[in-house]
Amino acid sequence: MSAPILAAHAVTKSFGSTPALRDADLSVAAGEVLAIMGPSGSGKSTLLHCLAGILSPDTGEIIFDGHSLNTMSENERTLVRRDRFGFVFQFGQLVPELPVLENVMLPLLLGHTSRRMARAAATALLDRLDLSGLHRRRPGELSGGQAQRVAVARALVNQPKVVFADEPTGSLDSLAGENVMDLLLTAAREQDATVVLVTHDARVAACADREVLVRDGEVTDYATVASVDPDGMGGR
Ligand SMILES: Nc1ncnc2c1ncn2[C@@H]1O[C@H](COP(=O)(O)OP(=O)(O)OP(=O)(O)O)[C@@H](O)[C@H]1O
Repeated sequence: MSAPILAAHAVTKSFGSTPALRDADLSVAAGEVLAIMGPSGSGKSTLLHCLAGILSPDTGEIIFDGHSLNTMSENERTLVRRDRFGFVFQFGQLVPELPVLENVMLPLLLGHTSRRMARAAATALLDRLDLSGLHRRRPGELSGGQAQRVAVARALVNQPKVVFADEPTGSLDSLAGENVMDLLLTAAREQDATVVLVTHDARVAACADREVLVRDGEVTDYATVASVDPDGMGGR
């Protein structure tokens, strides 16, 4: 396994009196596709949000590419999220007023790439992902599967080091979900991007290189849990 690109060390996070993560440890290798599984409310999204620098842990540390996200200023973390990370969520991440092409250009424009270069990069990526027919459509004119594929393009357009995906197929039927996963994993591998994926769906998790299980805010390697407790897989 290559050196970790991302790691959580003893991360604890509570919301008021509700503990969401307890001493969570996790290491993600560069180029790895990691699936985070677990029952509802177990802390999966909280873990993803801490890893992505969206939430700050109460204690513990997140290391990205050798740098602690905790000791960065909010401004530095924002730049890491904008320039080094890509995000795919379950719903509503495309800007409804903008056509597909402009939605995909957006991360580059926010990073001050010129419109001309952003347009060229977004066009090339949409072509490569077989989405060029959708350029002019607005999100409201797309199927759920098409919208998620465009969201994948948007997450990848700035050549992120890590793509975070929270239930990216959660709103789709199984065929559309498979297409979105194919696209996400193929495109991420082509770009050598690491993927951290939260999912309830064992078929989606099976596409990953490795699975971890979150239960009551604690993270365990799937292989470890499966060998000790094959029936206790939190819905698997
Ligand atoms: N913003 C918040 N305010 C208060 N409690 C929260 C907040 N976010 C999460 N929690 C609580 O933290 C715990 C972990 O939530 P989290 O969303 O991480 O779980 P999850 O495993 O992603 O759940 P699901 O699969 O249902 O999305 C839950 O008890 C949840 O109610």
